[in-house]
Amino acid sequence: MTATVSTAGVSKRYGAVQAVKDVSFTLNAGETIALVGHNGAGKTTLIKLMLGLIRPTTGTISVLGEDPARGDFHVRQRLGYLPESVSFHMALTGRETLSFYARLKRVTLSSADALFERVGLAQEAADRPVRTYSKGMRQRLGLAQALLGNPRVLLLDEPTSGLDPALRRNFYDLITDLRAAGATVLLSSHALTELEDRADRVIIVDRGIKIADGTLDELRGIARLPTRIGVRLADTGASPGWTRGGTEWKGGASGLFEANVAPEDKIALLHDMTADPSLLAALSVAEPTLDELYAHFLKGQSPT
Ligand SMILES: Nc1ncnc2c1ncn2[C@@H]1O[C@H](COP(=O)(O)OP(=O)(O)OP(=O)(O)O)[C@@H](O)[C@H]1O
Repeated sequence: MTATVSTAGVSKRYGAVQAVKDVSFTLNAGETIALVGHNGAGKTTLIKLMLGLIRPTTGTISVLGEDPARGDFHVRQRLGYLPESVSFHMALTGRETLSFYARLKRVTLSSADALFERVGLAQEAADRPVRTYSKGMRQRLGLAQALLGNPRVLLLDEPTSGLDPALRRNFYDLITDLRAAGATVLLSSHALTELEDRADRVIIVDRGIKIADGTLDELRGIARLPTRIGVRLADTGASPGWTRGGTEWKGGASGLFEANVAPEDKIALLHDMTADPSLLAALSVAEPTLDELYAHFLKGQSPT
């Protein structure tokens, strides 16, 4: 794996506020990473540090091999950023806005139309002033701006807020293409459910500290939260008799029984349950969600 971004022991203090504390991580090419945490956890500060907009109080950051705070132009050209709240000049058209940012970034805007199409902004909208845009359209223009110059690292702060479900899907399709092309995409978001299937890796921050970092499966392995198994029996009058690992079945009113099963008992229990498939009318297995993992890791932090 090729590292594109790395932070080592990075801390950032704003006066009395310790916004980021001793954070180290590496982001790789072709990786989509979710950066999650409560309001004020330090996500935007970390993004600003990676952009080189602010300097760490202590620690070092490298983006595409350079210190981003040095402002190396070649690094800036290959770095895309979508801020949490995009604000553009209302009198400019979408096309003029993109040209303006393309000039700032010193990239040639050879194919603005293709970029508009890529973010799902209709051609007729491209030549209208931004003040006529809906929030979702502004968000898409923001994304087009972030994609200028074909960035190798994209830092997106709350990118799907303001997008309807169809546009969200369109957005994640775009992320899939960028990942396939080898870009590093960091998404800072509160939308845990939609990130679940989309991020290769999750970094959880709490009060400036990185408290978890791994793939969903790795985080599940560390958290060791139970798997929820649901079963409907073919004989509607019967109750499940499988008790591997002390399994306790609950429910039954509508014929559905559920049990929380420890990770070490899961496979053996499922083996027992499926030994005679004719006993089963339906079977479901739900692994801990990102929401549950997030709550678990935050609970592990002692209150200040
Ligand atoms: N320029 C600043 N001056 C002083 N304190 C700041 C500054 N910027 C951020 N902070 C503080 O640093 C902490 C981390 O803020 P940050 O904006 O990085 O959090 P966040 O995780 O992005 O939050 P949100 O999800 O609300 O955007 C907060 O306590 C915030 O009040």
